[in-house]
Amino acid sequence: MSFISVKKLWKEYGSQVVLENLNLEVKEGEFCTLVGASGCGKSTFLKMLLGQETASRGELSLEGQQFPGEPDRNRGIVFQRYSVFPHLTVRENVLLGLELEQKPLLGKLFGKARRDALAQVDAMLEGVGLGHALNKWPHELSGGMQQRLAIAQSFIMKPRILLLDEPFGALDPGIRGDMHELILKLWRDTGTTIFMVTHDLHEGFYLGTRLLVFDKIRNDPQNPEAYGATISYDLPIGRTDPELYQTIESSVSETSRKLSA
Ligand SMILES: Nc1ncnc2c1ncn2[C@@H]1O[C@H](COP(=O)(O)OP(=O)(O)OP(=O)(O)O)[C@@H](O)[C@H]1O
Repeated sequence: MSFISVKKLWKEYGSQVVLENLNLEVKEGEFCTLVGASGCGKSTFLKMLLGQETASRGELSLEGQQFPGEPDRNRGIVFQRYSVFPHLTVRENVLLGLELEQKPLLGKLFGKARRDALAQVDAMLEGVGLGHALNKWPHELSGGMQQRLAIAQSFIMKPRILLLDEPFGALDPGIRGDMHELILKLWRDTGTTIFMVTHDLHEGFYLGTRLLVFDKIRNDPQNPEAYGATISYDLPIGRTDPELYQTIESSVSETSRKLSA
């Protein structure tokens, strides 16, 4: 049985078809990268995996059961920006998830429980390269450090599924390289199943074990909202050739032009 199974999945907002007929089987521990034109529904798909959006039609199941309809600790998400709480220190940001999990009402741990949680938090922050910044505020961190913090905040909860929505999109190319190594290390160490949206095809090929291209294959110029995007390519990484790469880039650019026209 697949870990995640997507069958004939559709998402519509009113008369706008955003996603049409998605079919996908994902094994636990895969690293799926998602590319596609802006506005073609990649974030919407992540939101459905998170439990923030429901499908209009079709099935989305986790180990054979319907996907939980509410976000839970099994699923974490990191956005391009603003994933961390600005009014909490680095350490408090990562501690909060553990506190809310163990003490949902109070949101505070005391005594040994707090010391144990802090030891986990500090080890996680050390692991993502923020061991020197435990008591800093998010606004005192660079963009790359804020994303390290957001990643630590997600991984401390040991999610089975991690959703990354262009997490490195706002970072300088030099810093992106470091972030790639960090995410690959955490993925290998934990076996988390990752879905990551990126606009950078090279990044998609470099990080993923599988590349999913979201594209609008059907188009009605008179009624652009009539058709949605679907998964036009599902590629195991390592088996692609430059011609295919070029075809994907051209097709995604063509859809981008149509969506922004
Ligand atoms: N809550 C909503 N209500 C109505 N329409 C929505 C809603 N959320 C998304 N949409 C529409 O769905 C379409 C897909 O949006 P989505 O953000 O999923 O695209 P995307 O591929 O992630 O784009 P980008 O790469 O720019 O982030 C857009 O046309 C958007 O306006």
